[in-house]
Amino acid sequence: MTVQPGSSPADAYEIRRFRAAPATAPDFGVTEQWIRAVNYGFYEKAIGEEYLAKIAQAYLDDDRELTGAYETLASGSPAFGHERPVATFGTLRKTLNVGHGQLVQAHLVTAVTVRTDHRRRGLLRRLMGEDLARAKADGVAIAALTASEASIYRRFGFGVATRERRITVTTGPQFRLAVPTSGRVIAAEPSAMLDLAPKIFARAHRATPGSVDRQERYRLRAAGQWDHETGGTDAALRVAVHLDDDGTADGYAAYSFRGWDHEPATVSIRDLVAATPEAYLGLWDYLGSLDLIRSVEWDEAPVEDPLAWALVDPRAIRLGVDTDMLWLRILDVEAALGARHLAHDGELVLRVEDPLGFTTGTYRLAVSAGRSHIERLADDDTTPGDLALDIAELSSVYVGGVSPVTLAEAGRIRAGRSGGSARLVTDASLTLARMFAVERPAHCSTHF
Ligand SMILES: CC(=O)SCCNC(=O)CCNC(=O)[C@H](O)C(C)(C)COP(=O)(O)OP(=O)(O)OC[C@H]1O[C@@H](n2cnc3c(N)ncnc32)[C@H](O)[C@@H]1OP(=O)(O)O
Repeated sequence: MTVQPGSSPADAYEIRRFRAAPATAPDFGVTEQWIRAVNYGFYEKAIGEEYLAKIAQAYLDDDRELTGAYETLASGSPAFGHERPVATFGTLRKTLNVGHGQLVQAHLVTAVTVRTDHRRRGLLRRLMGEDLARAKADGVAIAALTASEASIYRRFGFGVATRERRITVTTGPQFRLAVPTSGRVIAAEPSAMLDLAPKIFARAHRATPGSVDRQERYRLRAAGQWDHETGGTDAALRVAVHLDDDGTADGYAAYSFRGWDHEPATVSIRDLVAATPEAYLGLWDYLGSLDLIRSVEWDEAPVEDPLAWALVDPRAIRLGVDTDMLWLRILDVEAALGARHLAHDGELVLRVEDPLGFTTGTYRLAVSAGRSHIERLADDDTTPGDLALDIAELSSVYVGGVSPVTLAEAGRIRAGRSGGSARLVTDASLTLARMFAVERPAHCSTHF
């Protein structure tokens, strides 16, 4: 049978789900072909045996589930053979900080590719629909991803929950903090990060709403043992560690020099993790005073950046593009909202629409004396709604990364009953914003 472009007969693809095998296992070929398909899908260079083995081991450490769509024998003789999936879809479970120090298990979706000669036949839709249904059946209340393009995932109920920003900081004489820093910063051997990076990150994770726990790859990268191109040693990496007044490591910056051909002399931050505001400013004070360096660039700065307010000359920091970072997708409204602290007393009735049907319904949120009760109303319940919104919007506001008032002004949050005035929508959105307020600006520094 031949598969026509634009069509996807049910028997054209077989969906297989499995865990990675280590490179020493007899069935490693299945894992290898899956990894090669991901690399192909993201236009990466073909990689060697050692790098493959390392990726497989990291997948094992993270307990990733690998899903592949394989052409069935009925579809003739495919390019790269029947063992190479034409679509890949990876998942792993990590905690998400939902505010006020609460960590909730999230279902992370990653490595989504559909090979060009099989695109737009509904493979992504099928894999996503089946996968989210399985995660919900497992009792996971929220899914998450970071997106290659912002136009793909809203149709599956995902909304942007945090953003990040590219910054360039002029160093040298123009760089000066208006406030004294505490503790001290030391240069460290990158290998020290094997032990330190997860410990420091764990503290930062607990302190930051919107943070997602990290994959093994981050630890190896901070330790200079995972060069993106080769998977081998990252010879350019430098590491600085912030120690608090008691000498405990509470922040690190991993960075590299762009080379003498680059004007002005520039250092790029690969990763910067601070468990405290003091560590954050201390690390910046260090980076801002590197001899011979005139500029520090960072692609993953928080949008609400204390550095911008701590500088004597605020124009020493140039704010570049600000892009969507973490996308969230609530799978179970009662469980997701029940898992987080709602910070403001009040009562609201929300009408939620869900393009995949998982959460469509009407919910009452009641918060009294700091205790919250979330209840899904019966389908024939006629309680008037305060707000109507899609699950993507409820997911966007979930960790406090955007105000519901802003989404109401964007027309994404609407009146929950016919004839509801704009004033009522603003008031109810403000109540929702207060309920969902978090203790610090939401930020996610984990790409997956
Ligand atoms: C979480 C991550 O891993 S992000 C990485 C995503 N992967 C990439 O960017 C790699 C390159 N791109 C691809 O591999 C593929 O084009 C994919 C995975 C984005 C899409 O796969 P496909 O199988 O072609 O998608 P599918 O046919 O199921 O389309 C589902 C819907 O998404 C839409 N869609 C698919 N890709 C895109 C896109 N890039 N931009 C906008 N809409 C898109 C389709 O039009 C379709 O819409 P509809 O059903 O609402 O009418």
